[in-house]
Amino acid sequence: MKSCKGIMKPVFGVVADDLTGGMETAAMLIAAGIDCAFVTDPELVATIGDIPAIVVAQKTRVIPADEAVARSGKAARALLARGARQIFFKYCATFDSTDRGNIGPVADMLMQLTGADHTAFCPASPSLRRTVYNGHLFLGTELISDSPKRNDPLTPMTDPDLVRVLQRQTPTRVGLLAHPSVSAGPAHLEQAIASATGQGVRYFITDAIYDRDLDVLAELTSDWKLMTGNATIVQHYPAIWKAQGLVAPTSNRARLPAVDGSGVVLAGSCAERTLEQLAEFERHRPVLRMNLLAADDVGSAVGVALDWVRPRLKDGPIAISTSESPEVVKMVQERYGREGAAQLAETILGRLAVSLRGAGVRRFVVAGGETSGSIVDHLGIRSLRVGPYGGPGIGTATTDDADPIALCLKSGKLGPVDLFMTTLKSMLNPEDAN
Ligand SMILES: Nc1ncnc2c1ncn2[C@@H]1O[C@H](COP(=O)(O)OP(=O)(O)O)[C@@H](O)[C@H]1O
Ligand SMILES: O=C(O)[C@@H](O)C(=O)COP(=O)(O)O
Repeated sequence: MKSCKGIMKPVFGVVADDLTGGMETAAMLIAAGIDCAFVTDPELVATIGDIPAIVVAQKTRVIPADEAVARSGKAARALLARGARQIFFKYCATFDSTDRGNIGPVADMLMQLTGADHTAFCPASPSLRRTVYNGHLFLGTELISDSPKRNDPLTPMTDPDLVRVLQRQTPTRVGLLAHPSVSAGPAHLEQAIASATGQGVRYFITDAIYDRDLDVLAELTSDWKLMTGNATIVQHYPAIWKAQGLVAPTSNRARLPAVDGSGVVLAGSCAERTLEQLAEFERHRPVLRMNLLAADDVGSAVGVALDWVRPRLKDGPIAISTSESPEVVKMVQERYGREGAAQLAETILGRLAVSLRGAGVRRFVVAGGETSGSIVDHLGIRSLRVGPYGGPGIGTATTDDADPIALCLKSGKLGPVDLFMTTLKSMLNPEDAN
């Protein structure tokens, strides 16, 4: 790899719109033998040593679009200043966004910043059965608009046509790279893109049903100035970089230190999978289910929760959750507003995390992307050492200090049902898990 004044240029600079997905991306790269730094503060990018990949993950998915543009722009500028050869804008496999953004507005800004002529949008994750066909996003056999994602507390996905969804977020013309073109390979796709860009299209939703489709799309886009999508396509780049001699052919898999101390689960995700994981955890250890309808004062809600936690923590891990069914979430949102409810839950869990750390908790599993953003912010963490990806939802990290804490930031929708207990255990001895 080329050096600039002794500093190695990163091959890959990731701007992630939440922390769970950003950590998943870093963990996937690390598992593929690519050293990858993970920060939540763009200002730290300039201080990172020689490394082929850097992820800047911020809580920008549902904040006002102009703020998301400003914060993502700061991250991208920092990565470009380090000489990043490609900026990858990472968002969710379920294209979590609203008509106000933030995928479109952030992409518009990144196009300008990188000088890209066009880019593609590849949310598909075939192994998790998140596929795109004729521009329509499916979860398993269901269109996303028929799936539980229609009830997401913050980004309900009620339109499955991603060309339409993205077009509502941007003045840039959106087109489709349909499956027959993807199947035909990179050369055919280049022709399709040339013809569409001639007609003014600059954004391409990409169909992808199989992993081999992602191989084709990775080959097509590996040298683009700007690419966007879910973490899954990122897994297809390292082999290309290695073949091109951009990164060393082998690298050590990062090992995380063992972390002792009490363990807790903090869950703010209301996804079905998180509710199942809480139910499974509760078969072994207690779960405090907080009722937000009775908790409009953050301070006293945190106090009540801490009184509940203290006598139980010495006996093993516990979980605290604000997670509810779609029916209850609707009632909570009617009372506080959509954003007010999110703010309330996130502040309670964030402040609890700080008090729990003070009470000796060192192992945290956090369920939910927005929730993770809030907790990491409250804990004042700006960078993490990420371990290798262990499968969907199974990414862990530690702080890099004398008294480290271990964190698993789990996407609401992902992970095996027993993830909470097994991950907390694995933090005690990460060598066994890796
Ligand atoms: N009981 C509740 N009622 C309404 N909103 C809630 C409730 N509990 C949590 N939330 C909010 O729902 C959102 C869930 O999003 P997130 O944490 O990203 O989870 P996921 O990964 O499942 O999308 C958060 O903003 C959280 O604060
Ligand atoms: O694509 C995914 O599911 C993840 O990478 C992701 O972005 C998770 O977002 P949340 O489900 O909101 O945690």
